[in-house]
Amino acid sequence: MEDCIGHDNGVEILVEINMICKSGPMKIEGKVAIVTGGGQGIGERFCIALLEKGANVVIADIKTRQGESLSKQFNQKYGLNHLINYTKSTFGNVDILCNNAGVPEMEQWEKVLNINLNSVIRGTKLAMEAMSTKNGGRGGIIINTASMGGILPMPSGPVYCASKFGVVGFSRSLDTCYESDGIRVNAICPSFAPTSLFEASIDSLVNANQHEEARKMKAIIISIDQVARGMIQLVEDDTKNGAVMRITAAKGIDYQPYRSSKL
Ligand SMILES: NC(=O)C1=CN([C@@H]2O[C@H](COP(=O)(O)OP(=O)(O)OC[C@H]3O[C@@H](n4cnc5c(N)ncnc54)[C@H](O)[C@@H]3O)[C@@H](O)[C@H]2O)C=CC1
Ligand SMILES: CC/C=C\C[C@H](O)/C=C/C=C\C=C\C=C\C(=O)[C@@H](O)C/C=C\CCC(=O)O
Repeated sequence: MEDCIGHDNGVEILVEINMICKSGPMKIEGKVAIVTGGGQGIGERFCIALLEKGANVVIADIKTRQGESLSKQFNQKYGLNHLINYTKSTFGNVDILCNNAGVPEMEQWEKVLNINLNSVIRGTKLAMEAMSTKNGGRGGIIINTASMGGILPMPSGPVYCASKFGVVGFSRSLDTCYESDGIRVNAICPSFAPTSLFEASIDSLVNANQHEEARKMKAIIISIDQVARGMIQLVEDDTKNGAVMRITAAKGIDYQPYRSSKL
C-alpha cells in the first residue's frame, strides 16, 4: 500500500506503506514452488534461483521437452527430490507460485490475453485454493511476472501492454488476501531482458523497419539474473504484498509508487 504523505515544492511525496505480515524473512528452503514458463529464459533462471535456495521446484512449460531436459539437469545438480515434475500432484502443498509464462505481441491477440493474463488469473485462483489457511493450507506467495510494459504504454505492443497492465492491476487488487488467506501477491516488472521473447520482438521491429525502437530497447537491457534476484527478494521479504517491483537498467530494483491502493 502506498499513500501520499505530503508535498515538497509542489511535488507529491509518495511513500510505500507495506503491511508487516510476519516477523523475519520467509525461508525458501524446503518450500514447494511452481514456475510457469520455467523451461527457458526468465522462468528457467527463476527455477535455478529457487533451487539454489533449497526449494522443490515444479517446472510448468508448454515446451515439455525443454522442461524434461531441464528436470534431468537440475536433478543431477541439485539432487533427487528437488524437482517435482507434475504440477497437479504438488498443488496440495504449494508455497510459492511464479506465474511467469508469457508470449510477445502477435496477430492472434486473443492468444496473448489468454496466456499473459487469463492464465495468470486462473493459476492464481487455483494456487490460492491450495494455499489458503482457510482451507487448511499454510499460506504462501504468488509472484506474477508483468513487465515495465504493465506500467508504461507500448506503441509497438498494445495487446501485450494491456495484458501486463491487467497483471499489475490484478496483483495489486489481491493485497488483502494475506489477512483472510495468508497469501501475499506481488507483481514483478522487468524492462528488457535477453531471451527468445525479447529477440522475437526485436526481429519483428526490424522487419517492420522500426530500427530506432529496436535500438532503444537494446540500449536499456537488464540481465535475467537481476530479474531472478528481484523475484527472490519478493519471496523473502514478508513485508511486500500487493507491491509492483520494477527492474530497469536506470534504477535497478525498486518499486512503483502508487497514490493509494484503495478507493
Ligand atoms: N524478456 C523480456 O524482455 C521480458 C519478459 N517479461 C515476461 O517474462 C516472462 C517470461 O518471458 P521470457 O523468459 O522473456 O520468454 P521466453 O520466451 O524465453 O520464455 C517463455 C516460456 O514460457 C513458455 N510458455 C509460453 N506459453 C506457455 C503456456 N501457455 N503454458 C506454459 N508455458 C508457456 C514458453 O514455452 C517458454 O519456455 C513473460 O511473461 C514475459 O512477458 C517481462 C518483461 C521483460
Ligand atoms: C514486446 C516484448 C519485448 C519485451 C518485453 C517486455 O516485457 C516489454 C517491456 C516494455 C517496456 C519497457 C520499458 C522500459 C523502460 C525503462 O527501463 C526506462 O525507460 C524507465 C526507467 C525508469 C522507470 C522508473 C521511473 O519512472 O523513474
